Amino acid sequence: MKIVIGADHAGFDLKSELVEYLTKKGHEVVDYGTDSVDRVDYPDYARIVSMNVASKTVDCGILVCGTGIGMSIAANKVRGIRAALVYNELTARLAKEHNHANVIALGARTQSLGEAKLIVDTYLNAHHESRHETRVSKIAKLEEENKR
Ligand SMILES: O=C(CO)[C@H](O)[C@H](O)[C@H](O)COP(=O)(O)O
Repeated sequence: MKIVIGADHAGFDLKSELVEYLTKKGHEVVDYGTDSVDRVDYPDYARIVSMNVASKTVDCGILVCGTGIGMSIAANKVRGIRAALVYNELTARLAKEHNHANVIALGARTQSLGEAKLIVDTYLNAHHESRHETRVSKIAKLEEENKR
């Protein structure tokens, strides 16, 4: 799969581990930074990753910050993005099956590396369930209604 990934300073270490892990598994991973633990602002990374996912040139996006909360809030401001804060195997699987999430957000201060790997694998291996199509379409409709 082609995956775009980004993190702030709090997520830098976990993001670097995930890039290595996913690359070794044969995925094409495009890393949009950050590239150190120097303080940065998570919306900048949510923006670039989400813009790529919204352009439909990649399969999905992964965002990492301290909790995953800020990244998920920011990513969901980009049209076409369904970002899910996932924190275990169940939420990772259901984010794909039920919500058709195209971005997942992880918390580096709330998950271990082992948990994060399991979460990412679960999300990548899951599939959209078509019975949720109507609900997901209604999310897109909400975006249209709120266009400025
Ligand atoms: O978790 C986060 C947002 O939801 C981000 O990592 C924040 O930027 C984090 O809270 C940063 O905290 P810090 O004390 O500035 O490192």
